[in-house]
Amino acid sequence: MGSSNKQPISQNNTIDDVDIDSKITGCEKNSYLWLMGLGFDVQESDGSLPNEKKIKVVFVVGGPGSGKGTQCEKIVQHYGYTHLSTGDLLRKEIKTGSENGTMIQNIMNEGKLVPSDITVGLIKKAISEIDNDKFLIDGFPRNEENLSVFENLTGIEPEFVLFMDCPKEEMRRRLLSRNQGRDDDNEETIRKRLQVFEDSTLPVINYYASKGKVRKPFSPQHNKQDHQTSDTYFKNNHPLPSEIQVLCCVDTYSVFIDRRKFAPYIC
Ligand SMILES: Nc1ncnc2c1ncn2[C@@H]1O[C@H](COP(=O)(O)OP(=O)(O)OP(=O)(O)O)[C@@H](O)[C@H]1O
Ligand SMILES: O=c1ccn([C@@H]2O[C@H](COP(=O)(O)O)[C@@H](O)[C@H]2O)c(=O)[nH]1
Repeated sequence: MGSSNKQPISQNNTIDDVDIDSKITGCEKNSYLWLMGLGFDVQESDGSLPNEKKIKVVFVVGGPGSGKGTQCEKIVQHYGYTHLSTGDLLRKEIKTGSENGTMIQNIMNEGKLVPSDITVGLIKKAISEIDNDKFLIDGFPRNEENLSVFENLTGIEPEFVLFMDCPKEEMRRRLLSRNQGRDDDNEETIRKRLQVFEDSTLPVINYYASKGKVRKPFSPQHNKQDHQTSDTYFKNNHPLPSEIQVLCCVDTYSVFIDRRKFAPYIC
């Protein structure tokens, strides 16, 4: 981008958009470059699907049986989101009897992951068919390939990532007593699904944690998952004014800096 198009620093700029030399002071420049250097998320995607509507996405991730679907059902009652369960989209695809259906069924029964182009294709189709601009995408991304295909095909960055952290034994116990008639809720497939979660999904969650995007609905007082904590993430997820910048995130806390006063604060 040429320098004539450069704009003042704001939350909507990337480093390339900002006329670093003439528009901001040395102090601001240093803090901005420092944030970029540390890999903090100082860029914002415009949340657009090519030629389509602008949308907001929250990814809801966690191991099998960690309570992702249950949590999403509660959130949609209050915050205007549409719940898109990727597992449900795949199960629907199986029922259509499409070419991919049998392949998806076999992969699910093995507890493995469906190729990303299929899953992302179904998510994109659902988003474009539903008249809403806010989506909870449940059970996605499951691996690094999912993440890169989603970013490449949609250009969307999640607002944040809700991580339903849950002990392995508890997930196993919940799945074995779920009673929804799912073919993959059996000892052998559950073992494989838990392994896929550890090997492929945890690295994606760690990637988002390094960008300060992970929120865990967990109450330290009661030492368990907690819907009220989850609520606060949705209540407080207003866009930051352009002068406020996230400096770093430690677990569920974030350190902000107010550019007007150069004063850090925590919340
Ligand atoms: N906080 C909780 N405490 C106890 N049981 C729970 C809790 N949350 C969900 N459950 C139960 O655990 C089971 C699994 O929950 P849910 O279907 O929401 O998990 P999930 O993460 O969406 O699973 P999957 O990835 O297999 O679709 C359900 O029977 C649900 O009722
Ligand atoms: O993004 C996804 C989501 C799901 N799968 C496959 O579906 C099953 C069941 O998913 P749930 O979220 O538990 O309903 C999962 O084990 C995978 O086989 C997928 O491949 N990609």
